[in-house]
Amino acid sequence: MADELLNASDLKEALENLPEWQLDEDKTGIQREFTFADFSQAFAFMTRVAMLAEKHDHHPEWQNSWDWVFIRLTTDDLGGVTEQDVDLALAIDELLD
Ligand SMILES: C[C@H](O)[C@H](O)[C@H]1CNC2=NC(N)=NC(=O)C2=N1
Repeated sequence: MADELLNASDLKEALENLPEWQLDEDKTGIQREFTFADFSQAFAFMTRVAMLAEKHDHHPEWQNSWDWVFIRLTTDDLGGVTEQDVDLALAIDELLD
């Protein structure tokens, strides 16, 4: 469980390691879009992300439309971005390596 919200400089530093992710409009989450070859590839990815979320005990807000997946990560308990969001985003990016 993350104990604190990241400050602006922590956020900036974290996002340097997450070049495909953006801070959302109100700076309470980080988000990224993914496009796959087809629905089954997108859903396979979502299944793997779901397993990661359970392992991290930290869960995404997400949308899927056919080959497209949108993921937003925020720490609901604190209403903003914490290290847990960053850690999960890094783990999600590793799925694509
Ligand atoms: C008790 C349990 O650890 C919490 O409810 C976890 C579960 N998954 C979570 N996921 C997200 N995104 N934010 C949270 O605050 C959160 N809290």
